[in-house]
Amino acid sequence: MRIDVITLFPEYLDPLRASLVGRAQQDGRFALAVHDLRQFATDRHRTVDDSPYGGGAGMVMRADVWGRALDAVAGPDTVLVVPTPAGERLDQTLAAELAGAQHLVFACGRYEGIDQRVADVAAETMAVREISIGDYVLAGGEVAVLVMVEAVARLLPGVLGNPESAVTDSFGAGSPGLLEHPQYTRPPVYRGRPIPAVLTSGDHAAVARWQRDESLRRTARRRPDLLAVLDADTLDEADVAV
Ligand SMILES: Nc1c(O)cccc1[N+](=O)[O-]
Repeated sequence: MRIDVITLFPEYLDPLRASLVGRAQQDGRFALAVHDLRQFATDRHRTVDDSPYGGGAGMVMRADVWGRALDAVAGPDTVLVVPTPAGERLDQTLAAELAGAQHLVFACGRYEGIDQRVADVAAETMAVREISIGDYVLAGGEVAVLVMVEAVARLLPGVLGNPESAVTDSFGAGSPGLLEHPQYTRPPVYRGRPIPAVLTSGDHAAVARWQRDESLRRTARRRPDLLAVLDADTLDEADVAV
């Protein structure tokens, strides 16, 4: 997989050179390139934005500048991802879908966003996904790209030391729609608080039942919306008793 990011603030993407995502690049699991949008501005002042048609506060990023950037970076096999609060919501399913792409280009908007014609014209020759990471206001798309690249990269073959993690994590394939159960490790007692006794019982079936029950309890408390969409196949009879 190749990932290109186009942004006014290339340094914002530096964290992608660290940790798990950085190692994945060093190991050749995917290639990352970050491009400064301003290099595609042609006027003396390297202008990338202008006032919005129809009025309104703020500025909008110019289509002609973005068009030249995408001409240089994207192609027919590209999935163009535009982070925007007006997008479809990112979830683990969508992250897994993006992880199957050969080439992702992330277009980081700033100000009031990018002229809509950029996505509309791109959609004539490539896949375009306008994606939101949540219902809150950010200064631009760069933070969302950090989130999406990590969510995608960890699903690429060979990136996770323990591929099982991608299954057992919250929202992982192994527990669709359930939050992950609480985790514990040494010391056995922390400030007078022991770990749940079942976890050292050696009874693997009891441990699995406890973990399932805790996932259900946590999901019911914190994300009842997720329980509401679980189908009968996912919830077994014992779950109903929780
Ligand atoms: N929420 C937001 C934003 O305010 C600006 C750019 C991107 C996003 N987003 O992806 O969620």
